[in-house]
Amino acid sequence: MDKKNLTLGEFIIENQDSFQYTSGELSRLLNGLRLAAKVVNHEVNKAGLVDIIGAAGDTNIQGENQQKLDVLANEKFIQTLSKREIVCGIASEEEDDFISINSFDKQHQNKYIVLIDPLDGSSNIDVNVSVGTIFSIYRRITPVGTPVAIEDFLQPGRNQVAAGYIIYGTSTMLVYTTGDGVNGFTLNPALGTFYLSHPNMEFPETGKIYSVNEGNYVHFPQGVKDYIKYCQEEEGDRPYTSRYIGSLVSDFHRNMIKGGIYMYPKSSKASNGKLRLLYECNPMAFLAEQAKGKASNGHQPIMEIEPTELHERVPFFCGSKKMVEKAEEFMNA
Ligand SMILES: O=P(O)(O)OC[C@H]1O[C@](O)(COP(=O)(O)O)[C@@H](O)[C@@H]1O
Repeated sequence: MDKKNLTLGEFIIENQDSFQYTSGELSRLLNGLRLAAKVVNHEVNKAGLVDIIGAAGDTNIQGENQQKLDVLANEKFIQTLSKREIVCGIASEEEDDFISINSFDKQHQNKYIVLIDPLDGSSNIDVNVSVGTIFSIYRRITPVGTPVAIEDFLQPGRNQVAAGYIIYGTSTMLVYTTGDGVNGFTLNPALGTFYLSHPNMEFPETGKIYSVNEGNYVHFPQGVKDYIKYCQEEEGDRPYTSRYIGSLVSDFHRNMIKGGIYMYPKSSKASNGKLRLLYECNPMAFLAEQAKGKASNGHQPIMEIEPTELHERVPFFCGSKKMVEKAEEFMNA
């Protein structure tokens, strides 16, 4: 069968053996995410017609104004994953603390941890620019039969068993890895089915796009300023093109297809940058490395950082391998 016609469900079954644990478990997890993605996609698409645009009126633990769609997406993913009899804990950008989920037999038999950014790029929701959902999956490290604990969530990115994102853009796609390459599936809205459209996605080794909020330029470390200047110089294949959507998922997706680097550095305004290690940087780093790209905080690989808090932030440099290495050179000069 031509791989291109494979549905996500068929692809999961066909590739179950590449998953290091009991294969059916991953299928049920990914099917849960697939289902929630379709529900959220439906809401995002009609956002302008119903009262789910704008602020929800609350702030999350990061002090950010929660958008109505942030809250809705958060509810839909938590509801759907909680019912799958496989997830023992969920942590979300929109929840102060982690959520413990017991198995139906009340014996804490579930084995998987899901960390999620239900709606990434929320500043773009009201202006109809593409947004996304980011997920990171781990196997618990505390014993089955006991309630889930914080240490199950504070695992280094290297321990991820799966990660991915859903992009709600000109088309809706689900892109994920289980440590065996990266594959992208496009939703056929008429059928409500995801089909394999982008098999074996890989970052070009280098590229000509840099993505950073240059509005923060004066606050950036000298190394970042020097790298941005390097990108703008008239020399060789430079200057590069500046492209910044303000949605990590969308900037990452474009750079993975065309070649490029995304940066959210630390600054004098934000000593650790803005992006959250556990449910933004780690999953994108797992995808980047599986797609032959690179992800670091400017000094060490993101997935080697030992987390200490649920919502901790880290500086983030991610994309085509040679471009991230060049940025690191400037950062460590
Ligand atoms: O507006 P800024 O400071 O450039 O931040 C934009 C970045 O923040 C994010 O929106 C993450 O924050 P949210 O998850 O709260 O949307 C990224 O998607 C995006 O790249």
